[in-house]
Amino acid sequence: MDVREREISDEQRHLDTVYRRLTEKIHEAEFLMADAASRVQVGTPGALAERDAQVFRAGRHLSRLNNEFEDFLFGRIDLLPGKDGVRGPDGAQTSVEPADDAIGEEGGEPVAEIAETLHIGRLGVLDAEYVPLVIDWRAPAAAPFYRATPVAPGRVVRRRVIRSRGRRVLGVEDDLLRPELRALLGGVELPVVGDGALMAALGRARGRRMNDIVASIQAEQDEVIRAPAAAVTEVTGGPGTGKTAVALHRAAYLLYQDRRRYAGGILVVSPTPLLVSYTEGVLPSLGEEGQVAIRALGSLFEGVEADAYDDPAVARTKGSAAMARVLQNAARGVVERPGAPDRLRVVAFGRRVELSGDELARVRQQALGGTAPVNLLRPRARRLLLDALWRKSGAPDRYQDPGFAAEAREAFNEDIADEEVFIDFLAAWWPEVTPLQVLTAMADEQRLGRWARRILRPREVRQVARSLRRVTAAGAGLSAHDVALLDELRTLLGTPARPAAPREADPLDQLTGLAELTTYAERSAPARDRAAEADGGDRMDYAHVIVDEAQDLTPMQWRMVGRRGAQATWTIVGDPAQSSWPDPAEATAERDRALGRRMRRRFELTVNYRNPAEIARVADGVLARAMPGAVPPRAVRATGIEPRFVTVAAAEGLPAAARAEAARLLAEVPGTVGVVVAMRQRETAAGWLADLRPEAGDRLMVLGSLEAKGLEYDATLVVSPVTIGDESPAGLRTLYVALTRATQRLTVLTTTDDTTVPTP
Ligand SMILES: Nc1ncnc2c1ncn2[C@@H]1O[C@H](COP(=O)(O)OP(=O)(O)OP(=O)(O)O)[C@@H](O)[C@H]1O
Repeated sequence: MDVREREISDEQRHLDTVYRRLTEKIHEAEFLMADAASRVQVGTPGALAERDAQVFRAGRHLSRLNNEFEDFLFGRIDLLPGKDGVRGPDGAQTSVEPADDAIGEEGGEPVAEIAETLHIGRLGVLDAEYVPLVIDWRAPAAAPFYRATPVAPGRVVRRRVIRSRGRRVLGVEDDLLRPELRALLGGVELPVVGDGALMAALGRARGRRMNDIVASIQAEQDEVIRAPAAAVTEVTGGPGTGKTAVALHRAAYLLYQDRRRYAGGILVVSPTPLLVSYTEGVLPSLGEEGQVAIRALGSLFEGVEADAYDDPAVARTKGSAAMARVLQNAARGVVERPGAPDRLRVVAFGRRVELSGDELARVRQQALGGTAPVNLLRPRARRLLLDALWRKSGAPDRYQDPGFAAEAREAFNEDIADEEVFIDFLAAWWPEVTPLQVLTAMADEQRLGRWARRILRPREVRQVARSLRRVTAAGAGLSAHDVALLDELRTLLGTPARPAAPREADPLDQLTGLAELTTYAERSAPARDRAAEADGGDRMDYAHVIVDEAQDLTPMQWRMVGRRGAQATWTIVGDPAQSSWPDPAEATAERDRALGRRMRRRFELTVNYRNPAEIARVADGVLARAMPGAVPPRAVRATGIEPRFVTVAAAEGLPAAARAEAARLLAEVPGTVGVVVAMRQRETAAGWLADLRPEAGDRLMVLGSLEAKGLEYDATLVVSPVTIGDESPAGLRTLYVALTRATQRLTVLTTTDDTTVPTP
């Protein structure tokens, strides 16, 4: 048996012990569940709370344990004795630095005994004697696994990444952090196997889902993941530096570190639905589900889903902060709508009283005074209508005595307010307006022109109105920019209070199904839910908000996201060099408003883990033109394969060449191939490649340049860079995004007149 096999079988033995212990814990959890369920008869609130909490804990435990993780156990560190020998709650020594006498000398050579071996995994497991079999990756004791470097090794002598599938250990990869040291474990010299886990992880083929990076988080990333949650954590870094991965691991870390607080919910805002589905497996793989909502910008408003794109000019107008003022006018202006009743006739005190169109308009203007949400103004409008009718009836002149007058007025009000004509009129004249109704009303260019006077230019009004004509009454045809407008409108319109829906009478009813479990305490404090219900079922008060690709949020989108994190702490990750928003200063102002005066802690990630150096070089050439002076991240690996440049004489040659190049890449890489084209060429390009589909299946994807945000493929084919670059004022930065998606191979397909991407 060689060293590698011996080390693998050592780790296999440990993994077997871990699984035996897990099986015991599953039985324990099942017993707890059965026991708690058998006490269902106990009905006092105290007993209920205790029972619920017990069921909750057992249920969560059980559902986690039953998950067969791909690699439940993935790491190990061998450590020198700690400075003070103090142990933490997980049984591991807490000191980061080694004891002064940890390293001795033998024959002029430094030598030391390993004092502690810790295995790191997705969940913590203790044996029956409370000795740690596995340390949770988020526990303080696991931090040296990620933080130790040869320059600052602390107590770590050897770091090992263990690759396993199900219950079988497949391989180990070691890094020696104190190579000068002869380290002994149980009297035997510590063996070293393999040449680094990071490179192995980076070279692996990409599929349709992002993998977690829990086994190979790097020190600069670990600092972000474990940064204290207070206030705002801002992370910048170029493409491929792991910003998305780090943000998701941070969500899992925060939940581990302060579950009570973050059970209030973590919102992860992602730019596109494609990126949401790409990343949504990461948190479950880290043992976290439920408390984290990953939502695309176009899905943040409950009940609608953006399914359309705005071209860059329209997006710019809709995204700009000026739009907030247009919406203010629209939300009030929409009350005055074509087809609304223009006359009110009632009978009061046996006489007919009538208000004309002009009189009604005056009442409307009076009711709309101030800034209160329009849908909450109906009671005021009703009162003012009654005032106007009272004056019009001539009755005030008939009463000299104020007491009589007041009495008569009350009788008058009662008389009219019960009249069906009046009730129907009020409902038609001051209906409750939905955000979608206002937005569709803005498709009328004339009305929008009135609301946008002195705010938007006539051309902008025309473009916005035209783009809104595709939106249906049911909410189809919305873009992600429209969704931010809906959200703003919801605030401007307000939601009238409704009688609360009857609440669950007996919390025990919810006991079926583990996923549904909550504690009694959580259910008996439903204030948060009520706030959410008042907002149409939408969650508005997250405990932590994570914004991915933050450079792309428009001012209006910052306002929308800001509303969901008024009390939250924040993590914001982004890269200005990849921004598709043309006016960064305006977006920054709204972002600052959303974050308020919270303290900010800034981090920068500097290493590109995605692109090989050969591809990064080509992208860097475009970056230098898109953002002169910007420093690109450093690529950590090279493949020796240069990107391929293919030029066709004219645009007519593109379809055949795209087909041939995509086929070539499909043959060259084992995983996914992304074909990136300008937004307006998406459908045409999908047609060009239809022939390849049956065989390539979901390995082949055609994307518009803006859809490529955050995604990655084994190979990328970028078609017609000049078209992508010319598509918007931020076109060159979008092209930079497209060129940085590949983990192995890149092909750039151009026409002869296209020199946007300089050949290196
Ligand atoms: N420490 C790591 N170990 C292994 N893989 C890593 C590590 N850090 C990042 N990666 C991988 O590098 C790739 C890029 O990561 P990610 O998508 O999070 O980068 P990003 O900074 O968000 O990129 P972009 O700005 O282009 O969207 C992913 O495949 C990720 O799994």
